[in-house]
Amino acid sequence: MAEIRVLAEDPSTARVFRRFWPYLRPHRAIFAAALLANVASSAAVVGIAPAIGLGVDAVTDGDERRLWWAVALMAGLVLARMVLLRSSEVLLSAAGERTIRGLRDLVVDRLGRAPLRFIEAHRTGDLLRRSTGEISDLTLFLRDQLPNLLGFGLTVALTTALLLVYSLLLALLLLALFMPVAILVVAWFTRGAPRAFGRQAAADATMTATFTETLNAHEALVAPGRPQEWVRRFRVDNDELLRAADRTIAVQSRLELFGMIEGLATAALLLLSVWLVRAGQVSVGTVVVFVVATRNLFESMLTLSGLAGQAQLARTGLARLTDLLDALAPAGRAPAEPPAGTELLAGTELPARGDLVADGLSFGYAEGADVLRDVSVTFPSGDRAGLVGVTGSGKTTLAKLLTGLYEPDVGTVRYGGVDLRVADPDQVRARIVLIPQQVHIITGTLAENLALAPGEPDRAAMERAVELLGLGDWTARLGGLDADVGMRGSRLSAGERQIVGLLRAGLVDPPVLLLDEATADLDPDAARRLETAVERLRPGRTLVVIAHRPTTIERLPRIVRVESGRLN
Ligand SMILES: Nc1ncnc2c1ncn2[C@@H]1O[C@H](COP(=O)(O)OP(=O)(O)OP(=O)(O)O)[C@@H](O)[C@H]1O
Repeated sequence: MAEIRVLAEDPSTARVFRRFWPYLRPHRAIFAAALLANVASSAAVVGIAPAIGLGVDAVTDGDERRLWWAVALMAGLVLARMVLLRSSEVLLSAAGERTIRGLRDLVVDRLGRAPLRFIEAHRTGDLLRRSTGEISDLTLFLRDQLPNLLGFGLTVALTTALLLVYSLLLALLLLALFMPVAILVVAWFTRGAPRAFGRQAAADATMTATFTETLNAHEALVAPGRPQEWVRRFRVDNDELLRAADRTIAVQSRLELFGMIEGLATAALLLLSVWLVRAGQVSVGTVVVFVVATRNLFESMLTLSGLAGQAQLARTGLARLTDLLDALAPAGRAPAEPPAGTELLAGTELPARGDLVADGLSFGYAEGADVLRDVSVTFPSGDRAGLVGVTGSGKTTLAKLLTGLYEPDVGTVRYGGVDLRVADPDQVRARIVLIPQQVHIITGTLAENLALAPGEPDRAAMERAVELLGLGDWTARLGGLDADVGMRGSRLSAGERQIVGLLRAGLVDPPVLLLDEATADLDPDAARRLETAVERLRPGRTLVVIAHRPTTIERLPRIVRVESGRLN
């Protein structure tokens, strides 16, 4: 378990925007321009109330010229607000879309390079939710909600400043009476929000994960006539999601208290204003400005409170996405404690040929439960050996360690004297190739499947590999390189899948080949083809076969036996 960091189901949202800033930094100029347009647009909105006040005072004073000025000012402010707000929205959308595109590329790139143990240790649906769903939520937030959040936030700040300038007495009354209540409401929301939204996001991911897994197990569930099991499994997670969503709604509704505060504030303000106008302390225009601005203030706060829920949702998603990106950041993947005496420079060149040596390997999938213990074995260059042992003894695990797919918890795997953990990963994949029991096949043609081999092989290289392995008649029968292999390779048998694996290995031309023989009973035809292909691929290479079939074991000159995680 040394090599990976397991993702938190509900990671902390503390300082998440700051942690996320490096991913936004490349587009900071557009974000800054959008922010400026937003500030100017909010200032224009806030300026409308004084313009109305100016007009009202002009009417009460009978000053027609001032009235026209006030009307022109109002029209100008409304127009400016429209243009500036639209510019801010367009700029934020542009910056947001660019950020998101970069993020999608980054997530796929990091997942593509992630250690195999990392992928195995997480549910596919959870990774799927983080790398697609959370990013889509973030897109929505950046494009639609962030402009409003900024706009209304600034409107609240500028309106408060305006009220203070117009009448200190009225403004202080408003602040003293209602600010503490408003702060209490926000604090109440903030206390419950991270947990409620975090729980909802985790429940959403669990539901996606269960759905994905159940979909993959469709055959196993439907074959014995138990499709209702699918519904049962899904319903448990769906119910939890409903409970989590109910809780989120309850927390969000705390913010609706702002509506009530607004009513009380306006009533109190009007009462005091009448008294102040009578006492000659303020003009009618000032009162109008106050009423309009207060309404503006509370409406903005109400909208802000709705947006705060969305922002919390985005924050939770962002925390889960940042957790994924951080866990897969290149620096976090350095070997925990490089063994003494090894070349420590990452990306060390591997020699073209060399012995493959496992030295004192121990490895476990879970803490304290080693699957392999103190395993040492050498496969000299050009060796031909079989790994045998009962099912579950650790053969496949050893093969994955020997190919660098897993990092050992203790001990080293060296090729040509270089520790695989510090070797250039591309070179490791080019030197040592494992053909697994279940070769992964993608939906598409045979050629598209072969193109997955490292090194971007072209058509001519594929035809050469088919020729080299003596598989011309097999590909011809299938329908050539452009033959459709069906949904996730449904047209291919277990043996034929391994033939595709061998063709991929032929394209890489590695000096070391490990073959995890398919345990499924192969039809004699597929078995013969596989054996011929392996023999043709073998000359000059080290070949290690995890052998299950007696005929294979008989033909191998050397046998290494794995028993309960040890060699003997
Ligand atoms: N990804 C995994 N996560 C957790 N445990 C695993 C994982 N893969 C294998 N194991 C466990 O490790 C042990 C060794 O498994 P491994 O697949 O290496 O055995 P094997 O000898 O290759 O078996 P087989 O001949 O059936 O392929 C088993 O107990 C298995 O349950």
